[in-house]
Amino acid sequence: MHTDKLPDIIIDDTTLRDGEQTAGVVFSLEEKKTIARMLDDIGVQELECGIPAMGREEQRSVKALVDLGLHARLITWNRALVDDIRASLQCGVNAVDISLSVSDLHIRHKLRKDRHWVREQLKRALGFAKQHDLYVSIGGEDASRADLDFLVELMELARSMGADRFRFCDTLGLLDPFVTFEKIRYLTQRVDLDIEVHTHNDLGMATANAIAGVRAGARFINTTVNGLGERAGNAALEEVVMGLKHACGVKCPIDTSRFVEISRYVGAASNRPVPAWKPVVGERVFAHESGLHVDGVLKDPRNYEPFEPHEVGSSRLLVLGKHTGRHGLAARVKGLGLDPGDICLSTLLRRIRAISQRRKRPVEDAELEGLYRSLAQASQPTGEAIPEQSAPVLKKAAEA
Ligand SMILES: CC(=O)SCCNC(=O)CCNC(=O)[C@H](O)C(C)(C)COP(=O)(O)OP(=O)(O)OC[C@H]1O[C@@H](n2cnc3c(N)ncnc32)[C@H](O)[C@@H]1OP(=O)(O)O
Ligand SMILES: O=C(O)CCC(=O)C(=O)O
Repeated sequence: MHTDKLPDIIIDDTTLRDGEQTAGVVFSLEEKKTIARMLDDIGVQELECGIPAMGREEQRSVKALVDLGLHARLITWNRALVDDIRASLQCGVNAVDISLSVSDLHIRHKLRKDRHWVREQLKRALGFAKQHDLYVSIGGEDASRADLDFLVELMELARSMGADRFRFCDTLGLLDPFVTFEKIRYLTQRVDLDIEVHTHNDLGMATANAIAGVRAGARFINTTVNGLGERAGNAALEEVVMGLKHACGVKCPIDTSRFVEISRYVGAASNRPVPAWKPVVGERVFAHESGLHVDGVLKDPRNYEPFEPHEVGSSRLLVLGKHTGRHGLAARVKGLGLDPGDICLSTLLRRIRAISQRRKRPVEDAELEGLYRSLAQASQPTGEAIPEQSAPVLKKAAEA
C-alpha cells in the first residue's frame, strides 16, 4: 500500500458514548472527566461525549466535560430531532452527530417510516444544526445494510446543506474488511464528503473494518478504549492506532505509551476487566514461554514481538513452564546470578516442566532457585555445606 496516499486520520473516540452503552456499564462524572482528560492528553482529536437528549443528568455531565476546556473537539450524539440538537446546544458543544437509520430494514421495521421521512427529517435536523453554526456529522445508522445509491443520495443532500462528514455505521458488525473497503470506496468516489467509519465487533472484525475504511479513503475513525461498546463492542482505540502504525505504516499523532494505563483505568471504571490476551494492552501479550520463542526474543525481540512493549507502556515477561527450552532456562538461571554450567540443565528443565504441568502454572524464581541448588548440591562431593539462605528455598523445591 502507498501510505503517502492515505489521508491524515482523525480519531473520534466514543468510549464516553458507545462505550458507556455497553449493557450494564455506567461511568461516574469523575470517571468521565478522567477518561476525557487522559484521551485528550495523549492527543485523541475528538471525543463523542454523551447524549444530551437523555436528560438533565447527562446534560450536566456533557457541560462539565465542555468546561474542562480540552483540546479535543467534543461531539454529542443526537437523533434526527430538533429537540435533541437543542439539548446539545444548551450543553455548550459546537459539534453534533445527527443520527438517522438509513437501511430499509431499519427505516421500515425500527422507525416504521419510509425513505421520504428520512430525507425530510435529515433536512429539518441538519438545517436547524447549521442555523446554529454547529459542526455536523450525519450518522448513518445501519449504513452497512443500506442501499448504496440511497446512501449516495443522502450524503449528497447532507453535503449540499453543509454537513461536515458522514458516519458510515456497521451497526451490527456484519461486514468483512473487503466489503467495507468496496462500500467506502464507492461512496468516496461518488460524494465529496468526508467519511467516518463506525464499526462493531460482533464477528471480531471491528478493527480490521475500521482500517479497511481508512484504506478506502475514510478520514475519521470511531474507537473506544478496550473496544467497549454495544454487544461485542467497537473498534478498540489501541488496536486501531497500533494497527495503522504497524500494519499500514500510518502514524496517528497520539502518544501510545499510555495505552496500558488508560486501558486499566477504563477496565476498572467500566467494571469490565481487560482479558490477559487482549491485543495491545492485555497483561500477557508480551509474555513468552515457548522455548523457540524465548530463544528468538533473547536473540532479538523483533523475532517474536510485533512492536516494543514500551511503545504502549507494557513490559516483556519471560515465563518458565511446560514449553520452556534450554536457552531460555539458561538465561533465567544466569539472571538469578547462578551458573547454568554447574548443573545438568536437562534435569532442571525436566523438573520445571513437571512442576508446571502438575500445577498448571508457571514456575517462579524462588522455585527455580530451589531446584537449581538441590541439583547443584547433589553434584557436590559429600559433606559440602549448603549456604544458609537457601535452606527454605530448598525445602519449597523439595515439596514441589
Ligand atoms: C446504534 C446506536 O447506538 S444509536 C444510540 C442509542 N443510544 C441510546 O439509546 C442512548 C440512551 N437512550 C435514551 O436515553 C432514550 O432511548 C432516548 C432519550 C434517546 C429516547 O427515549 P424515549 O423517548 O423514551 O424513547 P425510546 O428510547 O423508546 O426511543 C424510541 C423512539 O425513538 C425513535 N428513534 C430511534 N432512532 C431515531 C433517530 N435516529 N431519529 C429519530 N427518531 C429515532 C424510534 O423510532 C422511537 O420512536 P417512536 O416513539 O415514534 O416509536
Ligand atoms: O448513528 C450514529 O451516529 C451511530 C450509531 C451507532 O452507534 C451505531 O450505528 O452503531
